[in-house]
Amino acid sequence: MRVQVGSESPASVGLVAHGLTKSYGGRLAADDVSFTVRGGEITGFLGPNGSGKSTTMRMLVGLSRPDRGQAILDGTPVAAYHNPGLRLGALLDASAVHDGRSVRETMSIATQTMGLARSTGDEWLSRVGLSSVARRRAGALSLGMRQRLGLAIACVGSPRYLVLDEPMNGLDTEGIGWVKSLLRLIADDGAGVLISTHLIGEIEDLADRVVVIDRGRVVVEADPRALGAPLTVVRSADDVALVRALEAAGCPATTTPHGVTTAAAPDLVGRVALSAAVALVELREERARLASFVLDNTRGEFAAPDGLEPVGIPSTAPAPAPERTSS
Ligand SMILES: Nc1ncnc2c1ncn2[C@@H]1O[C@H](COP(=O)(O)OP(=O)(O)OP(=O)(O)O)[C@@H](O)[C@H]1O
Repeated sequence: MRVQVGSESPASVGLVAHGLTKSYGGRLAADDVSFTVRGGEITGFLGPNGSGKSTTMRMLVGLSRPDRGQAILDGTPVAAYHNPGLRLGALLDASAVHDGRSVRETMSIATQTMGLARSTGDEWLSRVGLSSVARRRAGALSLGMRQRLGLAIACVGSPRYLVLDEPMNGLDTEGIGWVKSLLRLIADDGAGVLISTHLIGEIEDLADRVVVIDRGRVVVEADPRALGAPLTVVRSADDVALVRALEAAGCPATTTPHGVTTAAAPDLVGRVALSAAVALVELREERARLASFVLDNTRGEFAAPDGLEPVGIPSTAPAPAPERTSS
C-alpha cells in the first residue's frame, strides 16, 4: 500500500520520476517508482539499505536507462538534454573522482564541461571550504572532503534541481549541519533538491516532503509536518504521579514501556513535574514521529541505532563551511 499525506497532484514542472522501473538479474531494484521533486522544496528520499534509492536516482539523472518509465525534467525527458549539469546537478558517488587530479583540476573540468568561468568553480570551492586544499590530489581527500567537492560540482552550474545520494556520508555533525543549511538556502532560492538517506534523523527536520521507498516501491509520500507534532517523552521517579499531575494540568499523557508520552511541550512537562514534586529522570522531545510512521510502513530495517531513535542533528545549522586541512 502506498500512503500519501499532503498534496500529491502531479506538478506541471518539476523533476519527475514517472514509473521508473529497473531490474538486475531478474530482481526488481526499482518498481514503478513515481514522484515529483518540486522547485523550492527539499524532498527527502528515504529507504532502508538496498531499497532502490541509488537505482532510482541514477535513472532520474539519466545515468542509467530504465527498463520502463521515464525521468522528466520540466516537461522534457532528461535523456534529451545535452548539458544537463546546468539544469540538474548530481552527487551520486563522492568517490567517483579521478584520484590523481587535484581538487582544482577536478572542478575545472566540471566548469569547462558546463561552459562556466573557472572563477565560478573557485567560488564554490571556497564556499564548501576546500580552497586551502585546492592543490591536493582528490585521492588524498577524506570522504567528508570528497562529499564537499562533489557537492560543489553538483551546485556549480546553479542548477534548477539537485539530486544528492547520501551527501551526509562521512561528514561530522558540524558538516552535516552545514550541508543542511546550504541545501535550505538553495531550496529557498527556488531550486528543487532530492536528497537520499537511510538515516531518518538526517532529514526529518529538513525535508519539505519525504518519499519512502521499500523493496523498490514507493510506500510513503508525505509532508513530514502533516505526520503530526513531536511528542515529549519523559521518565520520572514516579510515572503514575506524573501522569496524574499532567492530566490534572490538562495535558493528556500515556504510559509506555519507554516512559510517559504527551503532546505537551517539554518545558511545560518540566514545570508540572516540579510543582507535583516528581523527580525527572529523562525529558526529551521525541523526534521519531516520522521514524515511527516510516517504520510502520516499511520492513523496519532502517539503520537507526535503537530501532526508533533517529540520529540527533542540531536543527540550527552553523553558517560557514569550516576549512579542513587534514585528511
Ligand atoms: N549495478 C547493479 N547490479 C546488480 N544489482 C544491483 C546494482 N545496483 C543495485 N543493485 C541491487 O538493487 C537493489 C537496490 O540497490 P540500490 O543501491 O538502488 O539501493 P539503495 O536504497 O540505494 O541502498 P543503499 O542505501 O545501501 O545504497 C539492491 O538489491 C542492490 O543489490
